[in-house]
Amino acid sequence: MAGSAGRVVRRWYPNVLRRSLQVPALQLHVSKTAMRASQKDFESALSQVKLLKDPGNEVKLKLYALYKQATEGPCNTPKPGVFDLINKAKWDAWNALGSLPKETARQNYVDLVSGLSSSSDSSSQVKPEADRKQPGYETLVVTSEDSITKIMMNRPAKKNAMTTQMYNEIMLALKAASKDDSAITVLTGNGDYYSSGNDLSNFTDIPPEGIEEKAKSGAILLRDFVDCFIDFPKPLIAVVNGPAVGISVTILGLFDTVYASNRATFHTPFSHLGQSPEGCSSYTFPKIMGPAKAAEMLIFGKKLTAAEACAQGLVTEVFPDSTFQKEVWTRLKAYSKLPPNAMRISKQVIRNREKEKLHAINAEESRVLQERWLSDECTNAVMNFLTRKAKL
Ligand SMILES: CCCCCC/C=C/C(=O)SCCNC(=O)CCNC(=O)[C@H](O)C(C)(C)COP(=O)(O)OP(=O)(O)OC[C@H]1O[C@@H](n2cnc3c(N)ncnc32)[C@H](O)[C@@H]1OP(=O)(O)O
Repeated sequence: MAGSAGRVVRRWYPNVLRRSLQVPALQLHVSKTAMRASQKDFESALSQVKLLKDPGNEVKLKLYALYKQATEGPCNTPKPGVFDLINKAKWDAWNALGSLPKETARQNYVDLVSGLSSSSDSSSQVKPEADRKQPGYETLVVTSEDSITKIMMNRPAKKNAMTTQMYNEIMLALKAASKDDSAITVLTGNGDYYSSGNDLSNFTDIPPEGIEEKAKSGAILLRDFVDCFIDFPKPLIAVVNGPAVGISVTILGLFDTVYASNRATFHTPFSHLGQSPEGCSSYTFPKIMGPAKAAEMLIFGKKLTAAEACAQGLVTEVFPDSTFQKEVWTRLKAYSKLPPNAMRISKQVIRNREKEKLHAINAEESRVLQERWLSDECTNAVMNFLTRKAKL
């Protein structure tokens, strides 16, 4: 996520606008007429402008007009037609400069860019990730940039196992992301795992009221957690950077897009753990991959490779691990420039008719699991893991 001039420019000028405005700062050569008195300042302003945050269309038009005047002189091209809105706005801005001398236009361009630079707090530097990190999370790193809110599970030493605190923080982060100005939201993991699923030590923290109470509060937490995914209003993307286990796999059926590294695997060993499916997977998995393939995963705990998960429709696309981050984030940055309201509404159209059903399924899965957690099968499996007698 380190900054580069090219990336900032992409933020500055959405592609469509950039193409149609032919923004001066992006033109690859500087006309010879501009290369006299203030050539150095002008060239440096042309470079500097690429590093600024988007100053808005009005300022971009001013910059365009001054650039044209500085490099070509007064506007003498035919006026574009009334329906050619963007070219007409550009023409009007340039034409409004009348017979302003080239040198003055060049100087005005330099002054305008210098004013923009000093008023922009991030000026030419993209803040390092540590500075952009949203405060208040202990198990996550949450950042917002390029209209993307990234929620990264951050317990790499524990394979991003999900503690009660992490469930609560993910819910908070999703609620905040649903209201922030980002266009899309991403869930990913830090380190070599995406997530090893529920932290099995969640089961050891028994309250004075007893194990039944623990199972009851666990079921409420599970239900609330999955509800947040069902109701999330913006495009939600999983960037599966490594192996995924348990609940981190089942909720993928509630995401809009799932990108996976070819190192990722997908494993739901519920029977091994004396447990049963959650995350609405009892409904979404048979729907996505057909009942037979879903049964192999959810009943028999078959682990899928990323390629298999993609072939079965759970994963959208698989990337080589060596280029995974680069390819995925380039793609996501492009998607995040699409009109956010249109994306939200499209998601609603696709998902809304299923919402009621998904909530009912979530409630039922949570109720069944509450009972499972009290079973000997589950207790023994968890104890075996925690006493290091068993791994997946
Ligand atoms: C509100 C409650 C909702 C519950 C919903 C129901 C959810 C269900 C599920 O998610 S079921 C799936 C549960 N997950 C597992 O069973 C995975 C258990 N972990 C493993 O089998 C292995 O750790 C592994 C295969 C993921 C990785 O193996 P390996 O590469 O050999 O690493 P380590 O085992 O040494 O792990 C490193 C470190 O992390 C700890 N850890 C890993 N996963 C979990 C986990 N799920 N829960 C607790 N702790 C975990 C592991 O113990 C090691 O810790 P240590 O270094 O020993 O302190």
